[in-house]
Order: sequence, then structure tokens, then C-alpha cells
Amino acid sequence: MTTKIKFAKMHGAGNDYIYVDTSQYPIADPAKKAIEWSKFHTGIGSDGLILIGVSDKADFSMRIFNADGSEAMMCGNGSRCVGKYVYEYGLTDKTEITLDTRSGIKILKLHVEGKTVSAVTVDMGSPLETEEIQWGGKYPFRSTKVSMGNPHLVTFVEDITQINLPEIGPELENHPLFPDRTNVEFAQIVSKDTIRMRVWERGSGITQACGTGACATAVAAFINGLTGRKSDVIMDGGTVTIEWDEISGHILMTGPATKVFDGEIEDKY
Ligand SMILES: N[C@@H](CCC[C@H](N)C(=O)O)C(=O)O
Repeated sequence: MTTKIKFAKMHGAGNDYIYVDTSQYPIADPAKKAIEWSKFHTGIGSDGLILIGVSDKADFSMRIFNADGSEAMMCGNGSRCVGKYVYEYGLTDKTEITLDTRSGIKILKLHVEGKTVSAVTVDMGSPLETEEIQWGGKYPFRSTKVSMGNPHLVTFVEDITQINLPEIGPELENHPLFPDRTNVEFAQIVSKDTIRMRVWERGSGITQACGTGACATAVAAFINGLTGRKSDVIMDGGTVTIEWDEISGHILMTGPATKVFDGEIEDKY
């Protein structure tokens, strides 16, 4: 059988996903569709698939599938785009939205200009665990593990241009220390409130940006005394601002959300 699925292609700082409103277009096998549709030559082309749905605990729900079909716990850039989607497609007129994710309920604050959402601030909750790793041998650096609901490994280096991310990214993603694999960030401190970061994402490879990765990087920078509580994280596709609130202990991520195009694709099952 074949049905037609309407979707939106959106990106947050260049981190691009296919967004489907499952209240209108249920997807039977999202892991399979994420693999098929994410392919650049034979699919739509994306870093993965995001499903927007209903929730009995929050205004909306979000599920995120990487380009390899694995389901992740959370997506920072995706959550901002979900905020833009539900407002601009008329699913809500609220500018403060609760979002049910596999890593808990997140609060989105929409920055609206006219009828358009230009940016979104997401309360990402508290970082769950942090741990320092002193590598030896092949890896001449120290890294910080940070969980933002999903796992990250952040390494600060003097010169980020010297990092061969296509080689070291998958090695660290699949290192035996991380049985569930990990997202891998390399970062360079630019100033007390600015960080340059590149990412190898678990399940998607090099992406232009990673919201949870930016949060993890800002957390690792602060706990290592490299920055203050608020910093801009500059990634290949754009910049997000991360603030670790001293009173709540929560991470606030502010950044852009952009629609690229609307489309329709046949779902054969
Ligand atoms: N790009 C996302 C994170 C997507 C999930 C990640 N690859 C994982 O497997 O944990 C973001 O913006 O946070």
C-alpha cells in the first residue's frame, strides 16, 4: 500500500531534519523511514527524521531518529524547530510550549517576530552526569563525558583545524568505553564566552551543528574553568547561546530555527 506523507524540511544552525506531524500522518516504521529518507541521493536528504505527536503529559511530543535509524533520547536543534513548526503551522498559538521527549519534558520559549518564529529558547534541564577521561597512547588529550539526556564526549584542543573528524569521530563514537556509542565534539576556546565546536554525531556522522552537543560543550568548558556560565558555541552551520543557570541548575539553549521547504513523499509499506 502507498500513502502520501506531507513533511517539512527544517534546520537549526544547519542541523537538518525531516519533520512529520504524526497526528495527521502516522509513520508505521520510523527507523526504516529515517534511513531511507535521510539519504541524499535517493531520499530527501537529512541528518534524520523527527516525529511531532500528541502527548498526555505535554503540549506536544517529539521523537528523533538518526540517519542510521537509531532513536535518540533528545535533540536540541530539533526541539527548536518543533517549536517553530507547531506555531507556524497553526497547531498552537502558545509562545511557551511543553514538549514531551524521551529525556523528559522540555519547555520551549518562542521568539516571535510578526507571524514568524525567529529563534527559540529551550530549557534543556540539568546535565545528568559528567566524568573526565584521561586517554593514553593514541589519543594525546583529555576528554569530558557529559550526558544531556543523550551521551557526549567533549575534547578541547588548541587548534580545531588539526582534528581529522571523519577519522577520529567514528573511532570514538564506537569506542568500547561507550557501549551505547557516543556523540563526539571537538572544541577550541576562542574567549571566556565563545567556543568553536565541531561535531561527529552518533548515528548521523558529521553534522553542521548539534544542540545537545553545544550544551555539553558549554558545560564541559565551564566545569574545566575555561569559560563562564554563558557562552556562544559556534558550529559549522551556525551559533547557539548556552547559559547554565546558577539557581535552577538548568541549561538554557537559544538559537535559530529555519524552514527550508514543504514536501510530500510516498510511503510504501
Ligand atoms: N542533533 C541533535 C542530536 C541528535 C541525536 C544524537 N545524534 C544522538 O544519537 O544522541 C541535537 O541537536 O541535539
